[in-house]
Amino acid sequence: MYPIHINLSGKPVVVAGGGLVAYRKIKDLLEQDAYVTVVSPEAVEDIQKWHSQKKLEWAERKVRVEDLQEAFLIIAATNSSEVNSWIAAQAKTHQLVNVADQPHLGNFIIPSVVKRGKLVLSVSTSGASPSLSASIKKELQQRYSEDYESYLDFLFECRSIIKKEFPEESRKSLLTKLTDASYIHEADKRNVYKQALISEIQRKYVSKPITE
Ligand SMILES: C[C@@]1(CC(=O)O)c2cc3[nH]c(cc4nc(cc5[nH]c(cc(n2)[C@H]1CCC(=O)O)[C@@](C)(CC(=O)O)[C@@H]5CCC(=O)O)C(CC(=O)O)=C4CCC(=O)O)c(CCC(=O)O)c3CC(=O)O
Ligand SMILES: NC(=O)C1=CN([C@@H]2O[C@H](COP(=O)(O)OP(=O)(O)OC[C@H]3O[C@@H](n4cnc5c(N)ncnc54)[C@H](O)[C@@H]3O)[C@@H](O)[C@H]2O)C=CC1
Repeated sequence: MYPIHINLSGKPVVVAGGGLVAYRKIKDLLEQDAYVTVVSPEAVEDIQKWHSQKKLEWAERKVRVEDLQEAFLIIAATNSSEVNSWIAAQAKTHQLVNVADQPHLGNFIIPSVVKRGKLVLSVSTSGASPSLSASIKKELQQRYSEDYESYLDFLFECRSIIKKEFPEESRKSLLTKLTDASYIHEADKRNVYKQALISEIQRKYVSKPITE
């Protein structure tokens, strides 16, 4: 399995099935701003609510081949293993397909995820034990506090400045220093650093000869 983090914003995603497994996957898909269509004769309350709030489309019937054609990504999460394997067989080779009960029929599986803003930690056991993935996720939730969200924003901001303003040879050491543990929990230290960075850049421009 080759792990990638994929941008699903605005992408058409089709979920066959409207039970709890579908619900769990849809919740994360909506957070990613995917354009979700659920095809299922029945759907749990939250899916119905999202439908009435126009957060997703719901075709209230059994899945058909034409539902799958335009999908960028397909999730087969019905409670029929025949229907799920039929969906996998209909999908074109360039489509991403996840099969909830027979992962080997699809071409990707969904990991357990911890998010702290821009920090995304995903865990997979390659399908061997989803329960272990969930329990490792709990360990990671404890290990990586909420502080990481603002810390990552700080890193992003500093890195953008450093990439733009500093020569390549000094970049790596500047960027590595920022991963020092003290910056994670000390917002004051981050502000001091940012100010120093800005001053350094201002100095650079001020000392430039006017003719340049
Ligand atoms: C292969 C994979 C395919 C995929 O879904 O992509 C898959 C397959 C299957 N799961 C099954 C069961 C359970 N799945 C969970 C939970 C999660 N399952 C998720 C992913 C994956 N599940 C992919 C591999 C992930 C990896 O590599 O580790 C998580 C991480 C993400 C998510 O679903 O969003 C989410 C954790 C949520 C969290 O982060 O907390 C629980 C626990 C619970 O519900 O609390 C149980 C019951 C306990 C158990 O069986 O272990 C069954 C048997 C069904 C049956 O018996 O009928 C199959 C089919 C089979 O056996 O292959
Ligand atoms: N990958 C995972 O994380 C897990 C997967 N599973 C598997 O996922 C599947 C779904 O589980 P649940 O959501 O709990 O089942 P569920 O019984 O709650 O929901 C199944 C849904 O499929 C719909 N459905 C049935 N036939 C259909 C068809 N022809 N076309 C479209 N929709 C159809 C039903 O209307 C229902 O909404 C099961 O096969 C289960 O073994 C179970 C646990 C975890």
